[in-house]
Amino acid sequence: MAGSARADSTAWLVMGVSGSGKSRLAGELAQRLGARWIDADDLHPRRNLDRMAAGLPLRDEDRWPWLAAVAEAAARTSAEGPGPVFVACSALKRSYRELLRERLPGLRVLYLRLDERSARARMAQRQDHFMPAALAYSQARDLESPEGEPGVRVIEAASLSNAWWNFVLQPWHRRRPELGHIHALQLIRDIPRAHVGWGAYDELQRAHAEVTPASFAPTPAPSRGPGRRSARGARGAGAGTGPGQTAPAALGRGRAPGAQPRDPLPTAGGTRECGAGAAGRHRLRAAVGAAQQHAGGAGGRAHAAHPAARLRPAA
Ligand SMILES: Nc1ncnc2c1ncn2[C@@H]1O[C@H](COP(=O)(O)OP(=O)(O)OP(=O)(O)O)[C@@H](O)[C@H]1O
Ligand SMILES: O=C(O)[C@H](O)[C@@H](O)[C@H](O)[C@H](O)CO
Repeated sequence: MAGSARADSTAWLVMGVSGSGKSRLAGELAQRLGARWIDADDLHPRRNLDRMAAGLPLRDEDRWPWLAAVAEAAARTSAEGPGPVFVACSALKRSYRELLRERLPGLRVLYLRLDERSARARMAQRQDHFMPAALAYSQARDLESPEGEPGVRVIEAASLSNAWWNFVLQPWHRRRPELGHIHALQLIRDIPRAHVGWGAYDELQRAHAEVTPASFAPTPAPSRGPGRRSARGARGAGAGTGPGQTAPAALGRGRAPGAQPRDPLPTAGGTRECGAGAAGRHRLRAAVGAAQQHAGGAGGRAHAAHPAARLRPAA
């Protein structure tokens, strides 16, 4: 039986069509915030994987038992400790999300919006993945957008650039570790909505160049440590094993285990204070503020006053 979700452990569904970047976003967030995540692809029964690999879209009857397993794994993982749990799961239809909401009270949703053509292009570029690009059409066909549903944030999938990760999320989380997850989640909710546009990107890059190398210099690419792997193996017994758990071999999905993003990324952690010079800090803050304004005025919000500021990074 699924454990009941802890009050301080919000589950975040990271949803979208195949290729929208769910696994990457959930994995990166978990790694950088010291949280846990689940990749629903790891919970597909073999027959679902075979079906997709054969170019046949999943049907409702293929998805229901899988969704139930995803909900159970998420609830169990959530019950195991504090902090958010990110769940990368397509959840294409409203009825699927209703099942997840019912079993994961308070579920919040990050919807990675990506057009069919871009999704197909990304899928075609992937190697060794069970999902053929030819299924992009059925993903788009089955998708019922969650926009307008409660607790949903839309993220333009194309806006999650490396610049965003490297210059926005990580530096902020490092600077203000005391604000915990909410700060970063607020950024992800507010900034990418309108893209970190090229202007802001340039500003961020200039700001980055001005701060001392010690401040935001990417530390060596993370080892296969916490967060890059999902809390897998949830099917059956070992659901939600927590960060750092080495997963059993992927269930036929073929993704390179622990595959790294395309550029070396800073490690997670959030406890190192930046050594940035005042000018650089100011410039970076201004650039991020501009990006926030561009995105709809998140800048200047009293983060500490946000109720979810109580959340602390998972130990
Ligand atoms: N922000 C991004 N910009 C460009 N490419 C990206 C971005 N995010 C992910 N990708 C690439 O797009 C592809 C799909 O990413 P990912 O596997 O995370 O998507 P997904 O939604 O989990 O897909 P699936 O459900 O099919 O496993 C990968 O090759 C990944 O490297
Ligand atoms: O509901 C579905 O059709 C499936 O979950 C797919 O979305 C794939 O599992 C996933 O995207 C892997 O490529």
